Amino acid sequence: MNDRPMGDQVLELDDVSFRRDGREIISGISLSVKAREHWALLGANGAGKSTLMALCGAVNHPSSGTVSVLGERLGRVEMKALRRSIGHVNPRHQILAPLTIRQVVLTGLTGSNELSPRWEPTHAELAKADALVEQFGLAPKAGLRWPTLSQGERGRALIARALISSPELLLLDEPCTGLDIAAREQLLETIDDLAYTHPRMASVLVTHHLEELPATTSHALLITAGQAVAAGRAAEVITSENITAAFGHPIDVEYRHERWTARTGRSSRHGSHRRHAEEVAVP
Ligand SMILES: Nc1ncnc2c1ncn2[C@@H]1O[C@H](COP(=O)(O)OP(=O)(O)OP(=O)(O)O)[C@@H](O)[C@H]1O
Repeated sequence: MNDRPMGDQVLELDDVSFRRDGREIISGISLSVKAREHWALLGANGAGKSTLMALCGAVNHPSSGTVSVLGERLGRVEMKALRRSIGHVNPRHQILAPLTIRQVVLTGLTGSNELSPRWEPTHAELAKADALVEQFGLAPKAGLRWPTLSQGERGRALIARALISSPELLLLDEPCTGLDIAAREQLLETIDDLAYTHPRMASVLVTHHLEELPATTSHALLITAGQAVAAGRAAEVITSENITAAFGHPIDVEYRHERWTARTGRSSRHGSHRRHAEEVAVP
């Protein structure tokens, strides 16, 4: 949207709070995301991750504090126009019409969930949609219609849709939900590849599961009950101590081969579940 110099802020939240129905859902969160950074937003169910993403995606205004997206301050800019410059992959995105994958990708240009009969894509836009369909391994299925697609194919199609407007900011809200382990790994590889195919783009990815963090994750913000627990470089933030605090439960975090895993200790009250299962199995 703006012709800003390299290294500039893509997203800046300053002491942001968000209230609904007399309740503070987000409290005093600050966040600064620069071009080329890939942030993870981690927190338990109900911590406020989607609410925070709605602020980052220019869907909602903060109740207090300031949010600037791509150099534009929310409250001083037309939100709909700003949203077209942000790639927002939202699990609640609904596609009701039986569009083909190629058509779904094209709806990213109009920011809608249907193709407008009055809108005709240019040759360049059609070529870009086809290139994205190819990049996301969907070319053999480009003509298939949305209701027939698997969860993994839909996930990849929605990321391609978000990228067609060449956004400087990509927001991914739980992109791995509902995927089997192979589909999850393929999607994470696709997300990792974006660091090479879209090198300037910044991203924020929401998940509850450390196993769903792409290897290219560079930074993390941990939240609990709408407040920041820790923020900064992923290697320093995604630790057993911080994750335990964010989720309110003892969790061991391991980092190997550029990926994170989490394990939680079980209560010794019932002894080993495996031993119990073996005892039950022996006649
Ligand atoms: N418009 C709203 N009005 C009232 N309460 C809301 C509204 N939106 C969200 N909430 C509440 O704010 C809290 C945070 O919701 P949010 O969806 O942001 O959490 P989350 O971290 O994304 O959760 P999950 O991981 O379960 O998706 C929840 O308790 C939710 O019920």
